[in-house]
Amino acid sequence: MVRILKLSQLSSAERAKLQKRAELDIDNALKVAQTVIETIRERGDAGVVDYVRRFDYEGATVENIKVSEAEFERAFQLIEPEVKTAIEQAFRNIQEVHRRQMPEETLLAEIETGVFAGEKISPIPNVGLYVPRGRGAFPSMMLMLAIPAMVAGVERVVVCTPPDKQGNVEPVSLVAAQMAGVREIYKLGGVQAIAALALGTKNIKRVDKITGPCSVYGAAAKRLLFGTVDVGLPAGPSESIVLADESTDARLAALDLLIEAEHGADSAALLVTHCEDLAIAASEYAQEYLQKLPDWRREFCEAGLAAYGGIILTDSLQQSLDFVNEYAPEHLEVLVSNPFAILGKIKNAGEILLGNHTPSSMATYAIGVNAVLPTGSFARSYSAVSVYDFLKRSTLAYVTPEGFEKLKETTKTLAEYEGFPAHKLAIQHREILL
Ligand SMILES: NC(=O)c1ccc[n+]([C@@H]2O[C@H](COP(=O)([O-])OP(=O)(O)OC[C@H]3O[C@@H](n4cnc5c(N)ncnc54)[C@H](O)[C@@H]3O)[C@@H](O)[C@H]2O)c1
Ligand SMILES: N[C@H](CO)Cc1c[nH]c[nH+]1
Ligand SMILES: [Zn+2]
Repeated sequence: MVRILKLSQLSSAERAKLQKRAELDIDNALKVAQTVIETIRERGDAGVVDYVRRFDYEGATVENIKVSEAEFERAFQLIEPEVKTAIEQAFRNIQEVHRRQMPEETLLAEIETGVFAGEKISPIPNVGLYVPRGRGAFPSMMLMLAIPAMVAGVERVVVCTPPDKQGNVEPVSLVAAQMAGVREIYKLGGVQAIAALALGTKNIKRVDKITGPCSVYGAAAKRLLFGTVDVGLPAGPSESIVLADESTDARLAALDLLIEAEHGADSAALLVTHCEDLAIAASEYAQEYLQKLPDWRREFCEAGLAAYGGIILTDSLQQSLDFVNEYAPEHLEVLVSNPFAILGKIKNAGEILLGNHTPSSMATYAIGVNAVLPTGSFARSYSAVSVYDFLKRSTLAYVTPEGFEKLKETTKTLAEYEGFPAHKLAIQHREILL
């Protein structure tokens, strides 16, 4: 049985533990990350290679950690035709969604007569993408990161992704990268990937921003290197809430509870409902569906559901919604009778998936919405990866002689008040010079 927790009977410590999930159990990883970062800072490429050997691939060398042309070509021979077709459809939809997101390059509006203000959008020049590969292959994440970066017009897109024990990068991820136009890929995972991208080495030029989901080791490295590089959104262990009412099919609720649970023992997968019959039935179905999973995935589900997840029984739909908004899940599935009717009440969620035909696995692979999402309650303030992660905005202004007349007194007054005489002088002298 998947555990059922009655929300009103939880102590504040139990509630806080649920809220905290695994994301913040980072202390040990911080110690490891500190050592790896310092070594890479001092020893550059040699330090990077040492850690690849230690954590991922014993045969790593300075020469073979970059994916070669031959490896790119071989990936196309290895991919199964139906996987290639699936990747192509995913690619099309992700590209379409992100193309529609692209803002106009310049925005300039007349604020008052002769005073034009707005912004100019430009891509970030150098971006590093982290595509994980510890507990699964993630070509979908390659697409979700590389496509918006390319649509945004980033000049240099670099990818780091861990090699397997034989030193190979997962081939479908390589095909996905090529489709998106990414050619600079390093076989690096965890801390060594983030440190190499943030600090730069002789062979790996540093980037301006790193983004992509990762395990606790990558997250620890990002935390330590914040300030050296832009580390993007916090995208850690997967988490989800399935929101259900008395109309929900308990089998769908149980199936969807297991989607994000199978990522790892650190996943936080919750079913939230005020309907006790549904909670009991879903718990029984979940037990049945768990038996269909391979041992290692079932064990991940069982561990995560016992530590960070399970079924939360509330007193009402409103209490369920309050819990959702407080928790701010990465993925939210709304399986209630009229999902559109409560959409306005959902305040905090990385992704909101409405109705029975929109499971989070479909959003991860095929719909086109971005599946790199904020975790650890950061959906309160961060958003899914989008073209905006790869763009920045410069404010833009143009003032005509008429506009200058309208603003000069205000500017001089405020410069005087703040005690900045050179600011004022630039206005006063223009009155004479122009
Ligand atoms: N939020 C999102 O959008 C999103 C999307 C996809 C995946 N995820 C999550 O991202 C995470 C991916 O993690 P993962 O493990 O699959 O892949 P990963 O690539 O982040 O981790 C593997 C790397 O961790 C390093 N590592 C492993 N053990 C280590 C140790 N003892 N010391 C130091 N380094 C070590 C290795 O270098 C290895 O390359 C999962 O938690 C998954 O749920 C989140
Ligand atoms: N659900 C993950 C984000 O939490 C993304 C993913 C990729 N592949 C499988 N799942
Ligand atoms: Zn997933």
